Amino acid sequence: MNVREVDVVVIGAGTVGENVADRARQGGLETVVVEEELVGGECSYWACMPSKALLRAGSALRAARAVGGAAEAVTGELDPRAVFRRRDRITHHRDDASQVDWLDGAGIGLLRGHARFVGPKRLVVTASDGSTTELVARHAVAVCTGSVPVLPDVPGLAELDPWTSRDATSASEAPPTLAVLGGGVVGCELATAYASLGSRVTLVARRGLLGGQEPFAVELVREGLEAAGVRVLTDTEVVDAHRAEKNAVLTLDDGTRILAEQVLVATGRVGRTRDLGLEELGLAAGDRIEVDDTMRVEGFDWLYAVGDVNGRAKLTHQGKYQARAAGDVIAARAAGRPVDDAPWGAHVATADHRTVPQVTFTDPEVASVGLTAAAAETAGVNVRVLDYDLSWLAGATVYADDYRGRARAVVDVDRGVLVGATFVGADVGELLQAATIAIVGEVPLDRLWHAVPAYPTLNEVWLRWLEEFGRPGTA
Ligand SMILES: Cc1cc2nc3c(=O)[nH]c(=O)nc-3n(C[C@H](O)[C@H](O)[C@H](O)COP(=O)(O)OP(=O)(O)OC[C@H]3O[C@@H](n4cnc5c(N)ncnc54)[C@H](O)[C@@H]3O)c2cc1C
Ligand SMILES: NC(=O)c1ccc[n+]([C@@H]2O[C@H](COP(=O)([O-])OP(=O)(O)OC[C@H]3O[C@@H](n4cnc5c(N)ncnc54)[C@H](O)[C@@H]3O)[C@@H](O)[C@H]2O)c1
Repeated sequence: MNVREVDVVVIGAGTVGENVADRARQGGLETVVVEEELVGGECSYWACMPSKALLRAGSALRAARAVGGAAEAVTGELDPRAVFRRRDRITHHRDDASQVDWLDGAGIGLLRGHARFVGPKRLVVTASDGSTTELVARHAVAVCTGSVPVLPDVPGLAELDPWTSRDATSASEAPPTLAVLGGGVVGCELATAYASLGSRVTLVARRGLLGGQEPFAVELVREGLEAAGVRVLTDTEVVDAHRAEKNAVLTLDDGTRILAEQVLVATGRVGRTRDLGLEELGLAAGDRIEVDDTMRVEGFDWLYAVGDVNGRAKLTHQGKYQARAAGDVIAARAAGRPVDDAPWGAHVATADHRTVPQVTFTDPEVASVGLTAAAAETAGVNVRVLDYDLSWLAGATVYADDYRGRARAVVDVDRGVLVGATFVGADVGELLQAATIAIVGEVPLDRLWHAVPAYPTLNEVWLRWLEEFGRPGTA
């Protein structure tokens, strides 16, 4: 077997692995990434990019229809075939050549195949032709293997061969009827996408929708789904599944039966830890690999786990943030340079704990960062909630004829800073970064009075929040 020794081995060339490798390489380390499928990973080909491509045409059409004058120009319906073609362009027809060129240009080695630990710092990579290479890491191995969908243990469900998010994001036509299991982000976004593409969608959620979001956001998303024709069934679950001719028949716990030609399972994801040889290191394969804030696995001075596989925040931007810290700390430790691992230091992913931004691309969109009011109260914060109806803003009046949206700020009264924010409405994703900066920077509310939002934009919600909170030192 061919044996190769390098400074750093990164397992998985998803967005996260690419970024760990890039930072380690920039830190002067010889780095190789191992990838068994496509360089670019889930986000580029089967997750963020194709799902947002499938959603965008529907949201653009709704935006035009919501503006008098533009609405009159919309004389046709959405063209699903054109939407799928645009999705294919955006996902480069699942060809990773440009990402491979990028790796090459960055000076990062690529080994195609499946990696498995055979001992500390030692891996065997098996290529698709069966040939093997042993890789030995001088300094570090970063596991960036992502996550896989969970199939609930429902009798008959596996035999239906249901769609997972991969099938739903790579399909080339919309099924006439679609049952979506799971009311998380994947379930809500893909129900929205397929409803706009012409499917009759039923969404079944074991609990409510969008766990962890503010209740008002959940309510508005539910209303939006129902307005789009989605049948939303919450607090129930499928107890039996079988096929009867062309339809899948799903039986719920209250006896309700749902018939659908296609079933999408969106009931969560777990870290991809199986078939990695973790047991060779004394670790068990499980839902995720636990790490400290520098992404290092406890009990090891050379093993890191970054991105979805560590379960800290299964989001591309958060994984890339972890990757920058991990790649830099690997380089620092290899060179014997000081490690900056105090909270908010260069080598830690402190924001994972309480300051994770997320945009859910439903109709309406939900943009959130930090703690909800309930989470802040549970954390012992002296909370004040500031709510505002976005339709009252001049910016909303201009934006659309019947803008619907709300926003909530969660204030830590004792510290006089924001700890959470949620915006719901069309295009609110673009409002999120200001809130993230205010929370991460712990900007005092009295200073925010000097951060003047431009008129007439939706950002004026910041002024309304401040007015409601009151200005210190004034009557
Ligand atoms: C439908 C959907 C939509 C999403 N939309 C968004 C969004 O809009 N915004 C957002 O921030 N997040 C979104 N996410 C989450 C986002 O996709 C993930 O957080 C992100 O892709 C994780 O990146 P990663 O690099 O950790 O894992 P991955 O992208 O999964 O990369 C892991 C890579 O490792 C490779 N690999 C695994 N095991 C081995 C092995 N043993 N040997 C060699 N290679 C291996 C895999 O082939 C893969 O390429 C979405 C997820 C889904 C499912
Ligand atoms: N726009 C975005 O940022 C975006 C988009 C998609 C996915 N993601 C990320 O991908 C990850 C995975 O998303 P997800 O939606 O698959 O997982 P999730 O964990 O967010 O949601 C899964 C949902 O399925 C429900 N569920 C579990 N078992 C069930 C059953 N048997 N029947 C019915 N419902 C059941 C759960 O209660 C939960 O509401 C998330 O961490 C998410 O943040 C992000």
